[in-house]
Amino acid sequence: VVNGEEARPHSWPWQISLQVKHGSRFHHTCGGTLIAPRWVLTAGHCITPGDVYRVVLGEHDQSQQEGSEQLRDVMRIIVHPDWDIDFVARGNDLALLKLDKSPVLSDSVGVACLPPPGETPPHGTPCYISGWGNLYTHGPMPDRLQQALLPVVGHSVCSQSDWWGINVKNTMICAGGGEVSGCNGDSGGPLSCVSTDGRWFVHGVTSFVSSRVCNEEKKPTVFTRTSAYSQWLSEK
Ligand SMILES: CC(C)c1ccc(NC(=O)[C@@H]2CCCN2C(=O)[C@H](CCCC[NH3+])NC(=O)C(F)(F)F)cc1
Repeated sequence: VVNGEEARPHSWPWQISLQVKHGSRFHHTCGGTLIAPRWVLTAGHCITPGDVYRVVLGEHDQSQQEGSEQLRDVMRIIVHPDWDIDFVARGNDLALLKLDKSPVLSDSVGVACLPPPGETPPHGTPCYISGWGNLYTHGPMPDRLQQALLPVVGHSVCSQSDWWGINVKNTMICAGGGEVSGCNGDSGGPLSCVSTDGRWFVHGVTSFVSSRVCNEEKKPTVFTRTSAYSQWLSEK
């Protein structure tokens, strides 16, 4: 997250760290969201066939053992059938991970609410991105979870030619567009938006930013819109 702030520990209890095994060690590669006791939602582009993954829940500082962490193995990976790594603009950048067993749910580990099918937050809705992604383009990854307020940018603005143009589809949500953005390593994480009744819903899964600079002007962070996939998500 570029130009964000450290999150209050465990204030996003559905945020997970997806870790990939390289050699004998695991390291953070993407974010994700706990959407059911045994199911994590992440981005399709986070998955490399053949790699071994694990999920860390209740994490805040990746350099410390804080006592709230729970590790789970991934027993099944379902990448959206219409995700194509060579055609990011097509969307469908989603993957579901089935955990070997449910984590213990607590104040630090909880299941996110998903919005009703088709519900798109209007332009200006205050949402938060969270993640352990780079603090700036080609910068370091933080140890501690970061967050940033990213207001929703409506599709009519985001699809303007000097913004994302035709690369942004209706199955996506844009948010931000100024000096605050997601960055590499935030992929797959949640875009959490508060509703008028004070409940938090995960409306987006972090998908892409500008390949020139993470927080490029008029290139908001683009999220896969979860409410466009209610059917696919409910089949699990
Ligand atoms: C829609 C299409 C024109 C398009 C737009 C932007 C990109 N961005 C990028 O490729 C930049 C550079 C590093 C990784 N990256 C990204 O945006 C990667 C997803 C890459 C998926 C494709 N390999 N996502 C992230 O870094 C993010 F923002 F989710 F944390 C790629 C394609």
